[in-house]
Amino acid sequence: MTRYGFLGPVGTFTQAALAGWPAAKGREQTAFSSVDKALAALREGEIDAAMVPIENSVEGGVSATLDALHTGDPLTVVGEVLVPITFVLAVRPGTTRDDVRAVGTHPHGWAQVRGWMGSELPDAVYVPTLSTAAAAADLAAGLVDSYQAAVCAPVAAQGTGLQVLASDIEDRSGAVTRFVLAARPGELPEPTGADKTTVVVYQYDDHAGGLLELLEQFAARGINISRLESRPTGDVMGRYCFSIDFEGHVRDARVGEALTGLRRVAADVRFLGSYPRADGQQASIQLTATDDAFADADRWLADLRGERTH
Ligand SMILES: O=C(O)C(=O)C[C@]1(C(=O)O)C=C[C@@H](O)C=C1
Repeated sequence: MTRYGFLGPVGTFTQAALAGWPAAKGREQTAFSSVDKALAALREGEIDAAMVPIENSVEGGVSATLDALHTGDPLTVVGEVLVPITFVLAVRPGTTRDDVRAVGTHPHGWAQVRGWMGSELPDAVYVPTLSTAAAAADLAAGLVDSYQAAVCAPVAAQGTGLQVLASDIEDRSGAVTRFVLAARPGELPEPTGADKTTVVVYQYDDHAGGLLELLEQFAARGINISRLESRPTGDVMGRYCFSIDFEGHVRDARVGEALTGLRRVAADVRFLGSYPRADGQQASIQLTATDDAFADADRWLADLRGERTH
């Protein structure tokens, strides 16, 4: 039986993401206080899958997740979920706006309401918390005196009995966070025609055109990249690896060729999985990049080499 973990507590956007994963319904679901703890529990076998935030449409990549996924024992991504994001400003009953001198929330939450805060509560200082729901739960339980209001999901305010002072306080309406379900390496999800693959690529050295060499591997095979981020390797100043999401499944011919190309030009390639896209959007594949086109070219080469038997 699959045991699931998520960045908790109850009321996080991550829990909403897990609720959007049908196979997790009715299964054991454990809340962890950080992405690192959830992924450590997964690596140690205490849980079988962990839902973690990876990318927000306004604030970009969640570095804690990106780094925790590609360092340590290998993990693979087996699926993704998109969650619409909206925030409320929640307080203990009786607290007024004038009482709010500090606001607690997750760094990605703060980044999405900074503009609203600047105009509506310009003197309030920001207190980082482990998640938006943790900010709400600790405030409701009277565990904190460092902030008087939490920025969280409406459901987190309701669930903890906090009062909502303002709703829809996000600076950009329509924001979405993308979550991934990570598991220990095992069977790959089957290709669906609407898939994504995630890799982390380490270069041999820093040289002119180095990034272009990596990108060429995708361009030459007609592969669309949907996210590219450089992350410091942590070894020395200026040394980066690249975290890349692209369209297609490792079993697609064009993806296989791009991965072998990357493996040749890079010092290391960490494969983090091929999985169905949450939006179900089919990859647009040029006629020159279909599985048939690659098979045809392979047959042609085999003929030239006199290797073809049938
Ligand atoms: O704190 C939460 O509720 C989370 O699920 C984390 C998280 C994130 O890491 O981006 C998820 C969605 C929102 O963008 C803000 C915070």
